[in-house]
Amino acid sequence: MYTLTFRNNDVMPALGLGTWKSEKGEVYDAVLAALEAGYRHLDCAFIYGNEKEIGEALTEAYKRGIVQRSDLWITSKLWNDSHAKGSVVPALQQTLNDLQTDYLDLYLIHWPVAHKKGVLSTSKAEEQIPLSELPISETWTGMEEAVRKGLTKHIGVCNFGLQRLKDLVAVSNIKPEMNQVESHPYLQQNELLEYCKANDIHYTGYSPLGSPDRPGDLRKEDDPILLEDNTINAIAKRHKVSPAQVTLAWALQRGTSVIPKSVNPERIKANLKANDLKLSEEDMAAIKALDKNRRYLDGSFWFLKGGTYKKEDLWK
Ligand SMILES: NC(=O)C1=CN([C@@H]2O[C@H](COP(=O)(O)OP(=O)(O)OC[C@H]3O[C@@H](n4cnc5c(N)ncnc54)[C@H](OP(=O)(O)O)[C@@H]3O)[C@@H](O)[C@H]2O)C=CC1
Ligand SMILES: O=C1CO[C@H](CO)[C@@H](O)[C@@H]1O
Repeated sequence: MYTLTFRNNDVMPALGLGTWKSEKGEVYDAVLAALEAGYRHLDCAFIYGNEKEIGEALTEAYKRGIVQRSDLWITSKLWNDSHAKGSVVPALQQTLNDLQTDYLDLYLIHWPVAHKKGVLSTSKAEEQIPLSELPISETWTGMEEAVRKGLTKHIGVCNFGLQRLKDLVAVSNIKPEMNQVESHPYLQQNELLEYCKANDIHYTGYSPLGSPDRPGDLRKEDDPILLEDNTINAIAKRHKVSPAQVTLAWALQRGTSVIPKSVNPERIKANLKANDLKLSEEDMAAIKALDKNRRYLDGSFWFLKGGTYKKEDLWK
């Protein structure tokens, strides 16, 4: 099993279970199936609306003796309406209650975007707060407080581009230990990954299968279908594995964490087996050549008329 080691020597299993879009009626069984299959890393978020069901599944898994809390790596994320310094710890406490645990292994700022308190999704610019008014440095102070209180062992960010990550490193007391970003063969983010590796920041790739179940309003007509890619399918055929296992093994072999979502027990099991697939140097080179800087989640939902969040600087 691939692992990533944190600064205090805590070890994160590199492949975890994604839970966005895992519906309330199915996520309970999916988490139990994953834990039975050997997953020890779960990727959660308040905004996914299913942390209560995940908490119930975890409690059931402890009761059945499948795992103990200390065997697990649990990540969750701070939503955009709780960026004010005093809102971070209460938001985290809500997540801890829902997940039925006393601490997280990793807590991440979900987006470099702030909303007014209580606004979960925005349709008007007035519902957003510009970062000039509520800067990431203030939110980060709340994140550091969460570590000091023992509510999370590690903190980090999601959806940060290179410059934004460097800016945070420059102002933080506890340096970020993770950047979770969209990452797959069509969006490899090599420069960002190199910076992370050089600065002791881990990198998790989300939507590693191309997020085929993302909602319709996040789709574009010309979106390529990652798992139908010819090169990936040819490599899969050669190794007698699935295209999903190839993209996951590629992510593991380049030293990143990866969090495929599934609620299907067979795919849950098969995805974890990407840990056993060894891609050759030629395979890795062929996949490297597929990069086309193509985002499935381009953040355009934050670019509201009259608002301060703009395409040209969201990913900077
Ligand atoms: N920090 C952030 O801003 C973000 C974080 N994330 C995290 O990353 C996780 C993964 O990304 P996500 O966007 O969900 O998409 P993924 O790329 O993981 O794709 C999930 C889809 O692939 C299907 N699938 C799973 N396994 C296979 C397989 N072996 N073969 C074919 N299809 C398969 C799933 O269906 P089925 O369930 O039926 O198996 C589902 O439709 C999220 O769930 C979330 O935890 C995602 C987006 C943003
Ligand atoms: O994790 C995520 C899943 O989907 C959301 C969009 O509705 C994103 O905001 C987010 O990054």
